[in-house]
Amino acid sequence: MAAATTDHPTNTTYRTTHAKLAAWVDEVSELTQPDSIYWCDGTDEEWNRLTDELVAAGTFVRLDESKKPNSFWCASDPSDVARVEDRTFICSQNAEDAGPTNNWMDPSEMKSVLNDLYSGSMRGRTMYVIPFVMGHLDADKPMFGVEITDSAYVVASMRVMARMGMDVLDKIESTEADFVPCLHSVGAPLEPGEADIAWPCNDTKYIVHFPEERAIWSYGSGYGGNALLGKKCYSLRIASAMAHDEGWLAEHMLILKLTNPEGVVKYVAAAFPSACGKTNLAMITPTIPGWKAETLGDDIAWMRFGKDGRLYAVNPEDGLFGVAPGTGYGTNPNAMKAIEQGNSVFTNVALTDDGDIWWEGMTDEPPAHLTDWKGRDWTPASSEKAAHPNSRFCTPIRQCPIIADEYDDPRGVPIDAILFGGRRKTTIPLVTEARDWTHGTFMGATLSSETTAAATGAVGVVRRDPMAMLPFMGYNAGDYFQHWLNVGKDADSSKLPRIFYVNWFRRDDDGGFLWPGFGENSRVLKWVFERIQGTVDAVETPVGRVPAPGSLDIDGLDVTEDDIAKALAVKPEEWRDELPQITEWFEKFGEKLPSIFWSELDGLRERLG
Ligand SMILES: Nc1nc2c(ncn2[C@@H]2O[C@H](COP(=O)(O)OP(=O)(O)OP(=O)(O)O)[C@@H](O)[C@H]2O)c(=O)[nH]1
Ligand SMILES: O=C([O-])CC(=O)C(=O)O
Ligand SMILES: [Mn+2]
Repeated sequence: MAAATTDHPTNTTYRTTHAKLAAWVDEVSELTQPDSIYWCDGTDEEWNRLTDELVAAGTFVRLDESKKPNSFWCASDPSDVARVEDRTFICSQNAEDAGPTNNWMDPSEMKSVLNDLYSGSMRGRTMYVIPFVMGHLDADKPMFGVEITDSAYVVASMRVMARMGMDVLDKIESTEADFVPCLHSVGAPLEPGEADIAWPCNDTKYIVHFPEERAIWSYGSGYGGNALLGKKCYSLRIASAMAHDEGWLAEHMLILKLTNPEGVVKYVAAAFPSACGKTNLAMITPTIPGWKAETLGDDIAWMRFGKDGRLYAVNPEDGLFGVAPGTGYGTNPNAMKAIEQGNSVFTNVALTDDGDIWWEGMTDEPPAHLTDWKGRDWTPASSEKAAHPNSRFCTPIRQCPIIADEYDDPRGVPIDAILFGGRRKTTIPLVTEARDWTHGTFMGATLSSETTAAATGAVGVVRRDPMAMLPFMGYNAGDYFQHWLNVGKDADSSKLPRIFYVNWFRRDDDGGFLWPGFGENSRVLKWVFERIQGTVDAVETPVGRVPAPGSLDIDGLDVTEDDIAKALAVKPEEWRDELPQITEWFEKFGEKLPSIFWSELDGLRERLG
C-alpha cells in the first residue's frame, strides 16, 4: 500500500497520488501556512501520540486508568461550547436555494471573506489531513470526505466519530474517488515563540457550506458540530443536498431495532431536535417484560430505497457525541456502560478529585468536591452547575452493549416506523399516529420544540423545527418538504414506514413531567409496533390517531390513569393557538410551500371546529 505509514516522518512528507486531493492540500497549506503537514493514519500509535501531545499542551487531562481507561477530560474556551446557528451559512449560488431558514451569502463573496481569515491562520501549527468515510467503507458508493484541520482535538474526536485513516485514504486513491473537502481552522495562528493555549479559537466564527460544490469551510470554533465536519456539516447539510438531487433522505434520526416477545423485529428511526432524546431512545432499556431494543445509530440516518421498495437506513457515523448531563444508570445505563469502557473524550464535564468525570444527573448525590468545567473548585453548595449543560461524551458506538448485529451491514435496515418528536410543555400528545405519508410529512414540517443548550442563544423558546432539521438543511426548506412528499409519492405506500409524532416532555400544572420517559418510552414503542401489526386500537382526533383507552400498556407503571389521559389529551383550545403559528411558519416559504400543506392545515382547522 502506498498510503501513509505509522511512522511520523513519513506522515509529514507523504505525497498522495490523488490529483484533486494533492492540489487541495497544496492550496490550503499555501493559504494557511502551517509549520508542517501531517497525514492521519488512524492507528492506535497515532492516537497515543496525539493524546499525549494534547495532555502536554494542557488541552487534555488523562483520566484515571482504572476508572476510564484511555480517556480524557477537556474544557473548551467558555465561549466555544455549542453549535453557532447564527454563524452557519448555506452558500448556494442563488439565495433562494438556501431558503428562508438558512443564513446565506454569495459564495464568491463568502470565499473572499474566508480566504482573508484563513490566510496564515495555521501559522505555528500542524495542519492535519484526515481521510474519512461516512457510512461503510465497503458501501456500494462510499461517501468519502477529507478534513483538513489545525486542531489535534478534532483529529482525536474524528477518530472516535468516523471511520478514518489509512484504509480510507488507500481506497480514495485506488478508486480515484471523489471526496467532500472539509476545511477547518481554529483561527488562532501562533507567532514565533508564542506559547499555545489549551483551547485556541477565534471570536469570529463561520460554519460555511457550499452545497453545489459539496464543500465545507469552518473557521474559528473547535467545538463539536462546528468542527467535527463529518457530522452535522457533511452528513446532514451537504448530504441533504445530495439526497435531494439523488432521491434519498439524510436525516437527523436515531436508528433502533425492536424485538417483541414473540421474536418479531421492527426497525424505528426517530427525529428529535438536539438535546431532545435521540441518544437516550437509541439505547433504551425497555421496562416492559420480553421486549428487546438494540442500537444502530443515535443521531443521523441516511435512508435509501432498496430493490424491494423498502426504505433502508444506515448510520453514517461510528461514534457517540452524546449530551452528558442527565445521562446516568437510572436514565441511560447502556450509555454509562459504553462510557465505562473508556477510549473517550469528555468535553466540558466536571473532573473528580480521583481522576474521573461527573455531571449533573450521573448520580443522585454529587461528589463532595469537583473541578468544574471552567476549572474552578466546585462543591454541592456552588451556585453554578459543575458541567456545562451541553457538555458531551465522545465514545465509540461499538462500546454500546446493545449494538445490533446489523450495524456492520452496509445495506442498512428496513425502516418500519418514523417518529418525529419535540420538547413541548403543552399541546402535543405523548403519541399521535399520522393518517398517511402526506399527513406525517405535514406533522414533521410543523414539528415544534423548545430550544436547548446544544446551540448558542436562548434556551426554552418554542420554535418550528421541521423534521428536527431546522439547523441542518442544506437547501431551501420548501424544496425539502416537497422532496419528502415526492419520496412518498414515488413509493409503494404499503412499504413506506408509518409516521408518528411523540412528546416525552409534556408537563402538568405544577411543572412536572406527565410521562416518566426514558425506559418507559418502550410502552410507546410497543404501541407503535402493534399499530404496524394492526393488533392495537387507536382513536381519531383532529390532529391524528392517539391510543384508544387501554391500548397503551401501562401495566406496572407508577402513574395514574388521569396523568396518562392528560399526556394523551388533544385540547382544541391549545391547538387553536398553534394554528396561527403554523400559518406564519408556512407563509415564510411562499410559492415553495407544497400547496397540499395548506390543505392539511385547512383540514386541521375544520376538525378543530
Ligand atoms: N424527561 C425526559 N428527559 C429525557 C428523555 N429522554 C432524554 N431526556 C433528556 O434530554 C436530554 C437530551 O437527551 P439526548 O438523548 O442526549 O438528546 P439527543 O437528541 O441525542 O441530543 P443531541 O445529541 O444534541 O442531538 C438529556 O438531558 C436527557 O436526560 C425522556 O424520555 N424524558
Ligand atoms: O453538533 C453538535 O455539536 C452536537 C450535536 O449532536 C447537536 O447539537 O445536535
Ligand atoms: Mn445525541
